[in-house]
Amino acid sequence: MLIVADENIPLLDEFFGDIGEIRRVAGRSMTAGDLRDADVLLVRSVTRVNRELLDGSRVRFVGTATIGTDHVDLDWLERQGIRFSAAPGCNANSVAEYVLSVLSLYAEKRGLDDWSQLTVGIVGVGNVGGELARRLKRLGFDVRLCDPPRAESEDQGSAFVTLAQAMKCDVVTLHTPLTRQGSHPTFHMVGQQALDGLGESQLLINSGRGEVIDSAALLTRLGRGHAPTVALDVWEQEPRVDPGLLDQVWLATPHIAGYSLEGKVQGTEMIYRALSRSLGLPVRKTANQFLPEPALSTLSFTRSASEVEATRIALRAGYDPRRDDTRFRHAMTGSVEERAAAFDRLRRHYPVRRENSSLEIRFEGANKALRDRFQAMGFKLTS
Ligand SMILES: NC(=O)c1ccc[n+]([C@@H]2O[C@H](COP(=O)([O-])OP(=O)(O)OC[C@H]3O[C@@H](n4cnc5c(N)ncnc54)[C@H](O)[C@@H]3O)[C@@H](O)[C@H]2O)c1
Ligand SMILES: O=C(O)[C@H](O)[C@H](O)COP(=O)(O)O
Repeated sequence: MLIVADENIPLLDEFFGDIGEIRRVAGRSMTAGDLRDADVLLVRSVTRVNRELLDGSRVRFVGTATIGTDHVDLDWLERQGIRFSAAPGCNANSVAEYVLSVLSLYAEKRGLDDWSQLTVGIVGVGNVGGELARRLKRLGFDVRLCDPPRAESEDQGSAFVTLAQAMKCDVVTLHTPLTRQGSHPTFHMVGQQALDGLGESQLLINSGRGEVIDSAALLTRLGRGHAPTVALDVWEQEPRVDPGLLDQVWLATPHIAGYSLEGKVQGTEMIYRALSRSLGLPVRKTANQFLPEPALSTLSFTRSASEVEATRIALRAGYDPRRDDTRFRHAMTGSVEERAAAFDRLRRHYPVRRENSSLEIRFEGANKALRDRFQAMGFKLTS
């Protein structure tokens, strides 16, 4: 059996080495020729999986080690009887923790000691948005949920707000898939009208897909007075990021919100499980068996440490997006093609980043409320 796989999928040999021969290919430039004699195709989000790539091949299974599936022509695969599996939720903790870190930086920028006084509108309340909402509610935030597909299909529909209502929150964070069809398409969902309504005391975060925001309209909005603060992890037309937009964005990262080691390895595990099931093979391997001990495993705070300071220190020890922002801006030099290559390089050689769950917090004299708040951020808490 020949397995053609994006070379950026971690632990290919460990998970798939005894299932078949593995041919590693650069995901962004994969062509039909790379799939000669392949039975299985494993991708990440940068490979367009469609008729052009697969027609005439003998591939019978496609797996993407990602949450998003907008790079895959699912209807065409189904018509061809090609089995497909994604990795729903694999990096939801990673993205939720990226948002928590961004919120903590934003609260500091605004001079707020109590970050939970910010209202947060979550647009798209699935695996990622749902995990974020759970954590924020435990942390005492006032959270407004916007998810029209869920609002229409669930008894609890009244628990949801409209996009216009969500866009009034102090912080608006986007977690929808990229869709161009259906009753609630998200392509350019946040357009000129929505952006014009945002004011300078608001923060807009996008870690869903770049095309959910109309970036030309965003650039226009940011060029006018009283502009909102913007944190973008995803960009229209990646890897070709508009340098003008990059200049105007407060916190810029190269589509790495989901790049915790746990998130990536769980993505591989999920497609390994799906492929094994589809081949009738036993599922023997788990992501946990391949995760190394974290470099930083414990943080201790004395009784005199303030909760605000401890929260900032712990979150930034877990993940500080400013490091990615700096690396990203430094790398964006040269021609369009050089910048695009640099964008992919930053992602390919991304440093090991661990989730908060790998960090144990020791807080002298921690009471139940304090323990609960640190646990809500994803940390392990011991006394
Ligand atoms: N930046 C990153 O590294 C990163 C990592 C993981 C996922 N993502 C992106 O985030 C997206 C969401 O991930 P998820 O796991 O939560 O997906 P999910 O499918 O579990 O949830 C998506 C939610 O969005 C809702 N939705 C759909 N259309 C909507 C609309 N018009 N308005 C509001 N809500 C709408 C759906 O009903 C669903 O509840 C993925 O599709 C992917 O594109 C990005
Ligand atoms: O959809 C996802 O899971 C994320 O966007 C994922 O982190 C994308 O990473 P890539 O496949 O581009 O490496």
